[in-house]
Amino acid sequence: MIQAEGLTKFYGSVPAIQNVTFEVEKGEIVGFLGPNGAGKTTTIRILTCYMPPTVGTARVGGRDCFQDSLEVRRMIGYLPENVPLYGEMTVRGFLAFAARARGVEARQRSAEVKRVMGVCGLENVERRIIAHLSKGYRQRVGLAQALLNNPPVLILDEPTIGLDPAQIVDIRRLISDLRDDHTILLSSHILPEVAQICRRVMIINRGQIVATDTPANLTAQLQKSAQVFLRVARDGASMVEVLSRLPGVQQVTLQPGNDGALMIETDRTQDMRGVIARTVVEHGVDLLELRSVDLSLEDIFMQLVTEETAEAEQEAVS
Ligand SMILES: Nc1ncnc2c1ncn2[C@@H]1O[C@H](COP(=O)(O)OP(=O)(O)OP(=O)(O)O)[C@@H](O)[C@H]1O
Repeated sequence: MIQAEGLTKFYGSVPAIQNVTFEVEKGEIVGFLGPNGAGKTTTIRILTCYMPPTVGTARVGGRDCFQDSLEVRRMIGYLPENVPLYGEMTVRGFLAFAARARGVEARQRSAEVKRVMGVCGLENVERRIIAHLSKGYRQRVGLAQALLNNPPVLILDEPTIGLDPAQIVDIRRLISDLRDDHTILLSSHILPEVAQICRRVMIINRGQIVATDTPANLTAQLQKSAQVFLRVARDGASMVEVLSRLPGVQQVTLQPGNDGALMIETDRTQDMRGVIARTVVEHGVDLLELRSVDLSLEDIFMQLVTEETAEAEQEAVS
């Protein structure tokens, strides 16, 4: 449904994105994740026909975003990072205006506005002036305007930015409810958000896609080592050397706090908890706690982003 092929965009001589290639299948909800400045908005602006790429092609529903931009715009509901709302208008007035701009036929306009207000829970505020609404409700209005004309594709750029925790839960729930009927690309720099809502995640860093997979597969594939947390009855320092000598152990670090806590990095292919437990006990030390530590998607993301940055810096030096 969405195809990006070799997208590159230069702002002057600076490449904002380079060779960005991905596909989003019909009915998929895909997270587009990356730190600030990674190139998410640039990619989205190309997909939403706001500007052409310097190189590459973008298609939505088989149509070229640059050459068939009118048709593409009709297929996309877009929630930009900063929703341009007319603050002095009422919710209903603004949505009626937006419906007209989106080409909803005059006789269907009222029903369509009612429909999107229903989906986004705006019926109680339909006569309120937009400027008087909370940020959460303004975001709902933004989402409602993206849903006008029931476009098959939704592109949502940082939909929860600037909202309070209750509003965030609200908007996430709304987006989750929409996924049955739409193909959704959700850009965010917040990992738990993407992991919660999306079945597939694309990670972009420094203008390039560095990984694409389900949150679970990304965690499994990219985890280079397994980690075991250990707490012993002594200060723990005595065990660092002993455990470091075990075959399969890559690194042992004493945790801050002087409470006998150690983190052990081991070969990913082996479960070393048994041998670690035996070793500790055989050395006459009481074992208080032992457990595997799963890397979160957040750790994976940090690992990817940091590795990429370090590699780029290395290249720049050599
Ligand atoms: N109009 C512009 N002119 C020059 N450089 C730009 C312009 N817009 C973006 N950039 C640069 O392009 C790179 C990618 O920016 P982009 O806004 O696409 O990232 P992003 O992932 O959306 O980040 P954020 O989450 O902060 O919005 C950044 O280095 C940014 O400074």
